[in-house]
Amino acid sequence: MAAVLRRGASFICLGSSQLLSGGCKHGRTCILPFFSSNNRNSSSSSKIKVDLDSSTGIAVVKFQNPPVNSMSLDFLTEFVISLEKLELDKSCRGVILTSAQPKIFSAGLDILEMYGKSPEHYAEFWKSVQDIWLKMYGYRKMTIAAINGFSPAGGCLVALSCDYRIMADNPRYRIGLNETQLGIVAPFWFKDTMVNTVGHRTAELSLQFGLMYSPSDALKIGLVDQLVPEENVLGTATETMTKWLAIPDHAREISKSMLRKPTVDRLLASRDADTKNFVNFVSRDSIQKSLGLYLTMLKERKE
Ligand SMILES: CCCCCCCC/C=C\C/C=C/C(=O)SCCNC(=O)CCNC(=O)[C@H](O)C(C)(C)COP(=O)(O)OP(=O)(O)OC[C@H]1O[C@@H](n2cnc3c(N)ncnc32)[C@H](O)[C@@H]1OP(=O)(O)O
Repeated sequence: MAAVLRRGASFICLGSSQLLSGGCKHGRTCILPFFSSNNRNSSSSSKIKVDLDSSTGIAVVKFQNPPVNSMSLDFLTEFVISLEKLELDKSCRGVILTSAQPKIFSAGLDILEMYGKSPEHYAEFWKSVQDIWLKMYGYRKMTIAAINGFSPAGGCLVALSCDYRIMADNPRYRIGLNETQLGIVAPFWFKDTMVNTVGHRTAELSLQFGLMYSPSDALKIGLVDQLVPEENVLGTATETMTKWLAIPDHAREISKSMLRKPTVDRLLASRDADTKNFVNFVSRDSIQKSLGLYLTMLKERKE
């Protein structure tokens, strides 16, 4: 089991052979955070960097999983732990998600986690995908996606799960739920998240074609809320967060919950069936063949 080590203002999760303290939610052992007294608390695990400024209440969570921030099981585990920790931290009021990798927000789910593995592995992976969406879509604190690069499929879902999306105005970048182009199907909760953001008709076209939108097209359909020059993405996200934080937390939080809870509850009511569906679907020979061809295509593009 991979170890999650956070140094400085951080906590440490270790595999079961290295037990150090009581259990945490993810079957790993956690030493809970120890923060220093200054206003900035940084922690960096291998794949997620967290920088919390407790004077403003704003945390910046950076994806750092080169080359393309694909969401592997380890990435998702570290990501959900970081969000949980921030949700429990009273000095944090809002979270900005962005990427430490140039030109890529996230390449989405790690296809290698869905290819050539056992049914048990697919189930474990899928539960971690559900976990991150449930955490993000129902997150109590304000969230902004500062989308500084490509954002297909799972990367788009993470952005869609935030309260506000600011994207770099670089015409080369793309964002969208492109699953059908891989020969797979966005599950119902990906679809619900898209419908809740862009409306039913746009989602029909978007999901069936697996459309990837340029930033200006994404703005037109409401998939993102704002475009800014690439170098201003994080700065604008911080300014925007400051404006949102002028709203009393409890009022904003209850309003968000009223709007999103029914969508979250749909998955909560059928998590096991959804996992079974995923495992059966992804284990099919035809789906494995599609994913294998897609991986080959990604590699051959470079040659
Ligand atoms: C009946 C209903 C049942 C329901 C069942 C539900 C099933 C649904 C299942 C899952 C939903 C899926 C969600 C997803 O997120 S799937 C992932 C979709 N992602 C993509 O399509 C993106 C693919 N990547 C790219 O387009 C590009 O890599 C890029 C634009 C992000 C970056 O381009 P570039 O900078 O040129 O980098 P490279 O292409 O050269 O990539 C570098 C390296 O990384 C590998 N790689 C890229 N993306 C992924 C990925 N998502 N997973 C794993 N690996 C990835 C790429 O292959 C290169 O590898 P290398 O050759 O070994 O270096």
